[in-house]
Amino acid sequence: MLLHFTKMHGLGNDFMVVDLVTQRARFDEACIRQLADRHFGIGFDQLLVVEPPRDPDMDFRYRIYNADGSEVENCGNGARCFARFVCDQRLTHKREIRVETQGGPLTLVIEDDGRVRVNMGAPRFAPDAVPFDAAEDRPLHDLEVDSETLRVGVVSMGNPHAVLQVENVDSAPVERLGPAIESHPRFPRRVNAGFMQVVSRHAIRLRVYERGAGETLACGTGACAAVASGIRQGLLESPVDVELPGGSLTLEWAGDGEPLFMTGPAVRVFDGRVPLG
Ligand SMILES: N[C@H](CCC[C@H](N)C(=O)O)C(=O)O
Repeated sequence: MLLHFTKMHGLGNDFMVVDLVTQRARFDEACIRQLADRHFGIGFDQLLVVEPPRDPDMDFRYRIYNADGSEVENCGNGARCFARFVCDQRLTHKREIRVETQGGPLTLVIEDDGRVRVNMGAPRFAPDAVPFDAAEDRPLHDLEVDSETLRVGVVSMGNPHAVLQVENVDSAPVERLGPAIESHPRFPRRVNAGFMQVVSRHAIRLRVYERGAGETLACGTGACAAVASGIRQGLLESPVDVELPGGSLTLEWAGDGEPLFMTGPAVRVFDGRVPLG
């Protein structure tokens, strides 16, 4: 069968988006890895799958798979592209869309300027919620990596994040520390590793070595985790502009227990068809 898909990106974090509302297909880990390959496949950081909701109060279900085939709980840049996709495909006429993800419900609003504002839910810091092996919740945890002791903020945005503050993201040892943090044994489901440079109380620069995808040009949930950790440490104040290698996001958070809002672009690159099965 030929599967129709759309290639999209959010600040260069790129996606294959598939409508399984009007099509039928099944993806196993090996198939996703092959499709994700940038030489032998289509090439993407994540696969986004649009399905009918299971909860009648929701408009859609949205499943997210990393390039390594692992299914994950949340994807911030993907959520914006999801909203653009279901609108452009006429799968909904709504401008405010409620969607189920493995990490919990999201509300997406398509704004008049075409950007998408996402209620990402409340950041969670309790180690069990991440999950992270620690006795208690702290703004910073010591993490032993390659005989170094790193001080990291640990946050769940539905998916797990470790945030390390660095002097300058351009010289940060992302290639060395990214994989070591991602697979650290204290993160039983692995973790996304963020490298945050504080520019001012309302601006940071950020690079993210993503779980299951490697370093990407942008990571929406990583931006949320970095801002939440920075505000919690007293380094930042809402709103915060986050400069990533692929572009910038604006994030707002009123503090513990409150939802975090992310606003940014979503771009369609091309439509395609791929033989499957
Ligand atoms: N690699 C992430 C999923 C994609 C997140 C990212 N692309 C975003 O925009 O939030 C994880 O394994 O949790």
